[in-house]
Formats: sequence, C-alpha cells, structure tokens
Amino acid sequence: MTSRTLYRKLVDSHTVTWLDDENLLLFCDLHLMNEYTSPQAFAGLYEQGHEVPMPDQNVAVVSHIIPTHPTRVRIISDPASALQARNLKKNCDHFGIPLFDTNDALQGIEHVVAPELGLIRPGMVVICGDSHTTTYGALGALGFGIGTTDVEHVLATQTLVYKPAMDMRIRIDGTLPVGTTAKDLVLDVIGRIGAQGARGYAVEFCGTTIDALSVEARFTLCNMILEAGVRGALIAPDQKAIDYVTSRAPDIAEQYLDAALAAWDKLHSDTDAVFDIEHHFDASHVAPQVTWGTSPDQVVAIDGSIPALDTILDHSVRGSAARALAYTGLRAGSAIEGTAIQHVFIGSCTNGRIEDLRAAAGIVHGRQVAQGVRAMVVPGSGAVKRAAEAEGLDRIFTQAGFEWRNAGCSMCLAMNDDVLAAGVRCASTTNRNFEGRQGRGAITHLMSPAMAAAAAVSGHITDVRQLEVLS
Ligand SMILES: CC(C)[C@H](C(=O)O)[C@@H](O)C(=O)O
Ligand code: SF4
Repeated sequence: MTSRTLYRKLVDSHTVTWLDDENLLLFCDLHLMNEYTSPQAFAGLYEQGHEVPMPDQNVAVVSHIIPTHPTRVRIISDPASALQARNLKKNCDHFGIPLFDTNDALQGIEHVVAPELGLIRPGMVVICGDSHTTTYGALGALGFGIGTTDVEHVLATQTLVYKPAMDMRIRIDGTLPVGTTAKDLVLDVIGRIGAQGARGYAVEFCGTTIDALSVEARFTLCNMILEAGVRGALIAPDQKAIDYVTSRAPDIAEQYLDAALAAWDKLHSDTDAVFDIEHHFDASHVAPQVTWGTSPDQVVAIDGSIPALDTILDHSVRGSAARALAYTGLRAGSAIEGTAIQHVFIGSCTNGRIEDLRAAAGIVHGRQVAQGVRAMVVPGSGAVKRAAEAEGLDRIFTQAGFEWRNAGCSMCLAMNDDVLAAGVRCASTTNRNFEGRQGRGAITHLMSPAMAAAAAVSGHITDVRQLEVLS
C-alpha cells in the first residue's frame, strides 16, 4: 500500500463509498450538536419523516445562548434563546439523543465537554455544526464543522458527503519561552501564514514543540488554527493523548483495550507520506502575542508594533489593516503595549480549561483587578468550574475582583446576555476578534490567559513576562 498521511488514513477508514471523482460518503463516529445550528436540521427530519438511526452516536450540548450568571438554577430570559433550548430538549427526547441541557452539571461549551467526558478517541471522525470542531485533532480524531443541511444528513444517515482536503504539515521545533503558551504559538503561526493560509487543507502538527505540549495546550492549538482556514487539524496520538483518553473512558472494557491501543498505534503519517505543503517554524522565538485588528492574523508580539501601513505591500491587506485600525481605534506603527482596556474575558473553547484558569490565577494571585476594569472568568464546563473551585482558583479570582461565572460560550460571541457596550476594549482569551463579536462596536484583543490576567491587573495590555508571580 502506498504511504499515507494520518489525515488520509482517517478518511480512508471512514469511507463508506466514493460517490464520484471528488466526493465520498464519510461515516461519522460522533455528531455533536448545539442549540444554534440544529433546529432547521430537526425540522427537515420531521418534514421528511426520517428517523435517527444511531442516536447514541449523537450528543447535544446547550453552549452558546446560556446565561452564565452564578445562579444555581439557570433560566434563559431571552424568549428566542429559551425557545432554542426548549426545542433542542424536545428534539433530543424525540429522537433519543443524549443531551447536556441548560442545568445539567456537566453542561458547558461543547468542545470542552466532549473530550473531558472521554467521548473523543483517537481515530474517530467527529463532526458538529460548529467550526471549532477541529479541536479534537489534539487527540488524533478528525474533527470539523459542517453546515445545517449536512447536520440533517448526518442525523438521518450518520454519514456525510465529503470532499477530501489537501494535506499540510506544520512542523514546530524548539522550546516555547517562559511566559508563552500554545495560544501565543498558534497566534504566531496564524500571523505568519494568514487567516486564509491553510484554506482547503487538513493540517498535521508535529515537531518537538508539539510533543512537549500538554493535551489541553494541544486543544488550544487545534481549536484556534481553524482561524487559518483549516478543514481539520491533527496531532498523531502519543502516550499523553492515550492516557488522557483512557483515564476518561472507563467504558472501554479491558478486553477491547488492547485492540484499541494497537489501532491507535497506527495513527501517524507514514515516514515517506507526501504533503501538499509543509511549513517549519521555530518556537523558541515566540513572544506573547496580541491581536491589534479584526482578524486573528492581525497580530503582533507584545513588544512589537502595529505595522505601519506603508510597510504592507499587498493592496488588499493594507486596505483591511486600515479598516481594522479604524475599528479598533489604534494607530499604525504604534506599540500595542500600554493600550488601556476596560474589560477582560477569560474563557471559551480555546482557553476555558483548567490549565488556562491555573495560568491566569497564577498571575492574578496577590493582585487586584485595576480600577475601571471589569473582569470575568467563565469556565469552559461545569466540570472545569468544579475542578477550579476544588483548587481554590475561584477565590483567587473573586478576591482580586473578578466575576466567577457558570460555564458557557458567553462573551466569546455574546449570544447570551454577556455583551460588551460599544467602544469597550476587551482583553480576551477567545479565538475571534471580528467586528462586533463581543458586542456591537466593542473591540477584542486576543491573547493567552496569562496575558489577559496581566491586562486585568494592570488596566492595559502588558507583557506578562514583566510581572513576577507573587504567590
Ligand atoms: C454559533 C456557531 C455556528 C459558531 C461557529 O461555527 O463557530 C460559533 O461557535 C463561533 O465560534 O462563531
Ligand atoms: S466558545 Fe466561542 S468559539 Fe467556542 S464554540 Fe463557543 S462561541 Fe464558538
């Protein structure tokens, strides 16, 4: 057999049949759903009289619209959102699909909940009506987002009409410097290759930097690289990934474990596999990153400057930079450090996991949120919230003046009531800084949890490497 990339192996092992020269029918091991992209798909099922043949290979989570105020019982006050949640429950009950509902203790952001519950295993194909499904590549599972029509098709058949992507390999070697994280690494990569730089490609990450990353850091990487346009992001599962999965998946009965381990062992690109494009980066020069514009690739190192417009040669890139700066109210050529912020948001499926909260708490400990700044932490899931509370992280945050919230997408895209007012500038650990993403006219600066924590206690965008850990 000819040499294959990991991506091709995953596609091949899930191909039911080729439909024509370009498209195949892909079997989907797990279909995740949220309240936002599923209603029309369910409506289509009812209309066509279709059943869901494999309900247990579907899971739904209320993620986007849920209020995060720290109440014991969560009530969605917006009528349209409340209806979405009610409909999701009704539809899941009707078809027998497992659901993590509004007040389920395990509820949270779908991309945080699914892996932490052991639902994602190496070698799976996982799809969801949500773009950041690429997250699961961290465990060697092929994850990607699908549209609403596809959601209906998957519900009815557990398969998807799929046109394979091209192969890209991003090799990253070197040690990430102190004060930098997977978030800085991925922002740096996106800054280099651009927001369209991996469009049409499934990306496999490898190299010594990737080997050294924790599984949670790999989630951050595979989640956020979506912002370079990828159609999938993979890391070949190693012992860390396998330990992560087996410690969370007690249902893999002992008699199947050996077979599972043997199958996972084959999940890597063959040594002579050919990629359509290869990049090679050095992590040892990465500095903490901050976005200055309205696209994740408009990013700069904390000790760098926003580009001067006349240094941008490409006409359309220069035009977008000028428009972005008009929106973010920053000056071309000026330093990003020192920019005053009024809000800090720590959370999301990019950086709402326990390691992220630990990193932020490490900076916050012994300090206070700066005057005039509102800061909140929204854990990625109920389980992350409880784990953080067990470690006392919630007290570190609240004593410093942070709000400690319930889990959900929250201010990552402001589809609940956590919305910023126009003109408010936010240091945010999320993955998108699009115009109006956190509220109409609000300005988002993407950065790591430690950098967001440093901004909270300083009142401006600052270099976390200059802050001593006080604990
Ligand atoms: C609401 C959903 C469709 C969307 C996505 O696909 O990513 C959201 O999660 C986002 O982050 O913008
Ligand atoms: S946390 Fe943000 S990026 Fe992730 S699923 Fe929710 S809205 Fe999308």
